[in-house]
Amino acid sequence: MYLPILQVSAEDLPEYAIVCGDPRRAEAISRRLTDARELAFAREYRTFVGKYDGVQLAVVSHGVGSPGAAVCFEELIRGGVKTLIRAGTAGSYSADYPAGSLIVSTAAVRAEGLTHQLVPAGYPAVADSAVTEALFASALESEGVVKKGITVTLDVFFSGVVDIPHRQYKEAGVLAVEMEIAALYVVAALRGARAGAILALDGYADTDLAGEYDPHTDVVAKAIEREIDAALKAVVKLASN
Ligand SMILES: O=P(O)(O)O[C@H]1O[C@H](CO)[C@@H](O)[C@H]1O
Ligand SMILES: O=c1cc[nH]c(=O)[nH]1
Repeated sequence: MYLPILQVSAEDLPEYAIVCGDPRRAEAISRRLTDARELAFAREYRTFVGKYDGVQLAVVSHGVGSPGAAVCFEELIRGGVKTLIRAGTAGSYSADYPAGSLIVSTAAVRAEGLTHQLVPAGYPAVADSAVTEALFASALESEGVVKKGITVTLDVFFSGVVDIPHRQYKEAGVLAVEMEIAALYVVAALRGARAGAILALDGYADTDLAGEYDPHTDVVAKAIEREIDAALKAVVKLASN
């Protein structure tokens, strides 16, 4: 089967995939693989395959935002991928979790539009528990702050004149904000795949804490390395169970 938007053949896809927004991060992850091969770079979707610790996996970028990312998730699952792990970045809601911390997302608030065209209101966007546990255990092996909990998926990055209810999410215990996890969890649930996500915090989304947004710091780069490590180790843990 040919996947027309990713522009890859299903026959080339393994059962595991690490997905991320940035095509350059996909390339960085692929450098950690043995026998790495780039299958395609179509639109924002850059697809690599290779092995980590003997386990075959794909690494695929999905771009920014849930609609485009959902296209990627749908095609990967149609192509035979059964476990998807997002290794992304997010803004923090809490001074306890500054830039450089890692968050494992157990569930996502569906504050985006895509999933509302797929499932009714009230349908939960939840991570697979085995994937979450593997990610959390792997992340704890690294040095630095790691927390698991609820995240929120928005469509908007730069706000306009409408208030984004960051304060309400924060008071409700949401840890961080990003732009694709709800789509990942809902698409995976609908199509019979399992999914989880780990996030490197790159600053504060909380309006009281936020300073100038600069995701290109050493602290963030180190956290992204830690999350890549955790995602790769989680794949190995899941494949050995
Ligand atoms: O770093 P990635 O994986 O792209 O994730 C986050 O970064 C982007 C916004 O800058 C959005 O895609 C958001 O979800
Ligand atoms: O969506 C995102 C991603 C990173 N940082 C944020 O504040 N928001």
